[in-house]
Amino acid sequence: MDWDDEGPPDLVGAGGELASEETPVKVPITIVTGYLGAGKTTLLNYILTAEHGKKIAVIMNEFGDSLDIEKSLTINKDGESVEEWMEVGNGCICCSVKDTGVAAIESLMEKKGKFDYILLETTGLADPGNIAPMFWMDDGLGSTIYLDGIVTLVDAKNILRSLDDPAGKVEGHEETDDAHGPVMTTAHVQISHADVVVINKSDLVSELELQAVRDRIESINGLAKIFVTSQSVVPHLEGFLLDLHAYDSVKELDRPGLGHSHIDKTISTISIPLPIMTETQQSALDAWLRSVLWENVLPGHTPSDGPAYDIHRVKGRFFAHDGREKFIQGVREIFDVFDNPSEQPDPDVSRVGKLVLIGRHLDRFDFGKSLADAVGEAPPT
Ligand SMILES: Nc1nc2c(ncn2[C@@H]2O[C@H](COP(=O)(O)OP(=O)(O)OP(=O)(O)O)[C@@H](O)[C@H]2O)c(=O)[nH]1
Repeated sequence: MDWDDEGPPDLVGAGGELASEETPVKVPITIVTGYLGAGKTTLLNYILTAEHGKKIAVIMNEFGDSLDIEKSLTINKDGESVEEWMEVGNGCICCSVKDTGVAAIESLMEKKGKFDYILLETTGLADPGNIAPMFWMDDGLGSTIYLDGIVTLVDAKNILRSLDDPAGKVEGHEETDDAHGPVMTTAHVQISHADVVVINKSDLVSELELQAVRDRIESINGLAKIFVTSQSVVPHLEGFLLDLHAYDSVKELDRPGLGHSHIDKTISTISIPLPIMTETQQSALDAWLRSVLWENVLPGHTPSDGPAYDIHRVKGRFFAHDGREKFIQGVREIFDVFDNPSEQPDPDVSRVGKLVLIGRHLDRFDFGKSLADAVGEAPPT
């Protein structure tokens, strides 16, 4: 990615703002990803025919992976569908320059009127970590779209094989140096970046097999919500595909046992406690995150010849000394630290600070000690 020397921009406000004359309502987008044949098309077709009263634009791959220059876009409102084609330049929306995908969607909305929601299906081999930052944009850039979340479909029958298959190795990533460890497959990156994982084709496996799939997915990504379906039929759309609020809420941090499973040897989820912090400590946390995410340097750790870590997703919450609740969100090198955007903080939420990292080789480094050394103890109250 083309960041300047200072690293990627610190982003403000991941979306969901209230409407006002100054801040127009932004349109949420969900990225729908999943390995070949997992059931993405079945899911999106289900949405196109469901009654939901929303004007939803579904952007689907119609030409397969190599000829993916145009995208079919179907706008559905109350069971009525209109099909359009959108040009996304030379290549697929997933790898075209950052602004092209957003610009294509914005110009369509100018022609067709604003959508209530956008669903974007990626190709089966896409790495959602490359696509998400395209839609997770700084308010200052004036984007009219915001990323609501990433949904990954997996095929219950084949996912374990896909995760262990060296042929599915992600290409073009330095960190996929498999001399140093088990292979990182496309199936891994699609699960590690997901906010929701739908285990589809449950009709093809036994209860025992299904549990093994669930355990493996939880081990890779302890934050994602997991749903089990057959024929991609989800019981309701909100929380599954729509209105995920994955980047403006952190409820999943309170899940019991988060970050304790190590079944998958490639990608894991780790959880680190965060103290109540003064302004100085918050600056230290910010510097630590910049070092870890932008420079791939873990403070206090001497680089060795061993494998480097690679962080895909960051989510956290902490409380400032003055009582404010702060959220941390990140995808790959991009991160944001911001005040809890809801006016009424959830009274059920424990007031315990926590940082969760999902990524590769995290178990080989002491992230907890590095962060504790950088930030220090909670100040006296
Ligand atoms: N047995 C079974 N088959 C399913 C289920 N869901 C989808 N299928 C079938 O699986 C095949 C692949 O489904 P698609 O929806 O095309 O999957 P996809 O993820 O869009 O596949 P690609 O476009 O190749 O990436 C189709 O023949 C579907 O009818 C399910 O829950 N159970």
